[in-house]
Amino acid sequence: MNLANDAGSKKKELRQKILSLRRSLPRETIRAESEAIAGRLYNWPEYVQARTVMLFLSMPDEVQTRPLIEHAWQQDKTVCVPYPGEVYGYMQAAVIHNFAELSAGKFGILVPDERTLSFVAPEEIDLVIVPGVAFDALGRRCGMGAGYYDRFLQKTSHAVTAGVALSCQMVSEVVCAEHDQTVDCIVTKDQLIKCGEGKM
Ligand SMILES: Nc1nc2c(c(=O)[nH]1)N(C=O)[C@@H](CNc1ccc(C(=O)N[C@@H](CCC(=O)O)C(=O)O)cc1)CN2
Ligand SMILES: Nc1ncnc2c1ncn2[C@@H]1O[C@H](COP(=O)(O)OP(=O)(O)OP(=O)(O)O)[C@@H](O)[C@H]1O
Repeated sequence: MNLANDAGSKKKELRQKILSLRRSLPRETIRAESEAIAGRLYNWPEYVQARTVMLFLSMPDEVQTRPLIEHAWQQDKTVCVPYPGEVYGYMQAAVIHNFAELSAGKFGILVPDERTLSFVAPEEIDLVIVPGVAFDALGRRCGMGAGYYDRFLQKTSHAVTAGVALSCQMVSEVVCAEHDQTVDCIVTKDQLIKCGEGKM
């Protein structure tokens, strides 16, 4: 078995384990942890200075991003979110202005209305808040398994990348393949972890 496939099967196992933990969390735990994570981000210079921020539209068992998105709009930041393309595993960053322009898309995740789509070039993004299933302290990430962020983050040439994680999503080791993109830091309810030689 080659390295990539081995990492793939380890990731799959980890994904299933953490997804089932995450899905069994009480909504109140997710809300409280998300609020603490947001509080940390609001005071973080990389966030304060960022003009264009990529966020994601959270699923019910992920770090909740709605208050973050509202905060970023209030600070006059340009907010963009994933817009999955026709080809599985590829996405673009689409600007959003309000929640009314969103509707349920693939996987039940909200997406911007295709009639009002406008994209931001990946190179223009200052900060990417990255979802994930599991992270380790070195910034290695296990996602939903389609490679959307691995592919996208190769193109965000100057952005700082910050994973956001509920406590149950921090693990001792995420075994990675060659193509996996690490994040520069991870924000949990308890701390902002700087991960190795990133852009910060
Ligand atoms: N909120 C949010 N948006 C995001 C991501 C994310 O992790 N969170 N993504 C991050 O890459 C991309 C979407 N990635 C996804 C890839 C696969 C599945 C998926 O296969 N879902 C299955 C159940 C998976 C399982 O149980 O293992 C399904 O809904 O049927 C969902 C999202 C872009 N947008
Ligand atoms: N940059 C890339 N180039 C080519 N193939 C890739 C790239 N990134 C990921 N893939 C492929 O996509 C599939 C899913 O990758 P992986 O398990 O790392 O996804 P993930 O990081 O968990 O998912 P996501 O980013 O969607 O949350 C794998 O088969 C992998 O080989």
